[in-house]
Amino acid sequence: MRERVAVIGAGSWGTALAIVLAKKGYEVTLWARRQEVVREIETTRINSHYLPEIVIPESIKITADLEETLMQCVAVVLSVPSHAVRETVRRVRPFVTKETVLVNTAKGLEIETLMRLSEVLKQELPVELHNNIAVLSGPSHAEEVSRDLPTAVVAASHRRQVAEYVQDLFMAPNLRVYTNPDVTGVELGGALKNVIALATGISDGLGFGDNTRAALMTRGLAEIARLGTAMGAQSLTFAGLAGIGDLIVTCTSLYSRNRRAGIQLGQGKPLDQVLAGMGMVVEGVRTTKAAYHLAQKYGVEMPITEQTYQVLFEGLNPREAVSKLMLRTRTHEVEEIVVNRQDW
Ligand SMILES: NC(=O)C1=CN([C@@H]2O[C@H](COP(=O)(O)OP(=O)(O)OC[C@H]3O[C@@H](n4cnc5c(N)ncnc54)[C@H](OP(=O)(O)O)[C@@H]3O)[C@@H](O)[C@H]2O)C=CC1
Ligand SMILES: O=C(CO)COP(=O)(O)O
Repeated sequence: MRERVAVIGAGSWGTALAIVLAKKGYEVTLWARRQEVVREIETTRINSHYLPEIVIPESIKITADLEETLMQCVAVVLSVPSHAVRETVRRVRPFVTKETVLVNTAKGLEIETLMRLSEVLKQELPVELHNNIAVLSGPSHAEEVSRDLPTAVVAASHRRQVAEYVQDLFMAPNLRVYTNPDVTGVELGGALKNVIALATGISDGLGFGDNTRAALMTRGLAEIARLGTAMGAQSLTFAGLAGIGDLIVTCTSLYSRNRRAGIQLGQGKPLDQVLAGMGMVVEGVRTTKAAYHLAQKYGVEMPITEQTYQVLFEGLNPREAVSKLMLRTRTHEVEEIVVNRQDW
């Protein structure tokens, strides 16, 4: 008998991951919250709003009934936006067993609590399920994964067995999955890169160049790692797929919702209009707020995040924000190198 996997969230990412799993032979049920999405996919096999170019295999069952989706499944893949993770886990909880593996694929932070999403899962799930929680992250646009273009991602869990289970679950000829025990680093890399994608988008929208984008990405990674290590992550994780890998794809791809939103902001469009026109989740906006407060909580300097926050929520002119970054007090590139060189 084929193993059943539930994918919760029929947006771009949930749909793409359901396709990956169905092609691997799992019995996949995809949960959509709206009946009209169910009807469309059932009749046309297309998810026209979120992934219009892709034909969804007949073998994927689509439903808006959560109990039916979760019945006897070995794994639950959560692909709803970060702000919906807590309420979704609450709804999922009654239908999972203590053997079920739960994989969060959303990239963000809970804005009200500043929690990482695996922490939200832990808070909402009984303790016997805590070791079954995993995170999937890395540079992986749904539009490319669903077209079977070679992609590498990372599965993180505190328990090696669970990380390897998730590795095997998703590993496919064109989807290579690595494991990492550093859940904190993998989650923070995936969440915080969206802030930098907004910043680089803004820079592109202002008409600045490749030099500016490269500077923002590099210094952006430095501040991600600074906050990440203060929060207990391993710095090397930020040199991996969930760090620099995802940062590269998000800050350079036109598939990136965060980058596209940033471009429009840089061109002078107000945030509410940008978000209304996007029609898909732009995680970086909420994450900027959370990261701004986390930087204060941990006493960490995050100048790009701070300026992005000012542009998004305090009405700062984007050009002025860039100027403020350029005119900051001079500093060393890597403080740790200088500290260890008393002769210098
Ligand atoms: N797209 C991508 O390439 C990737 C996305 N991710 C991450 O995956 C997560 C989902 O992103 P993505 O699929 O792109 O988002 P989309 O905007 O494409 O889709 C969002 C989906 O979530 C549903 N949804 C929205 N609000 C709620 C809610 N309150 N409760 C339940 N369902 C809800 C939407 O349903 P409805 O249509 O009814 O509004 C829709 O099905 C994000 O955190 C994103 O960062 C990670 C890797 C790649
Ligand atoms: O995280 C993602 C791809 O790895 C998707 O987010 P963006 O669409 O902003 O790039």
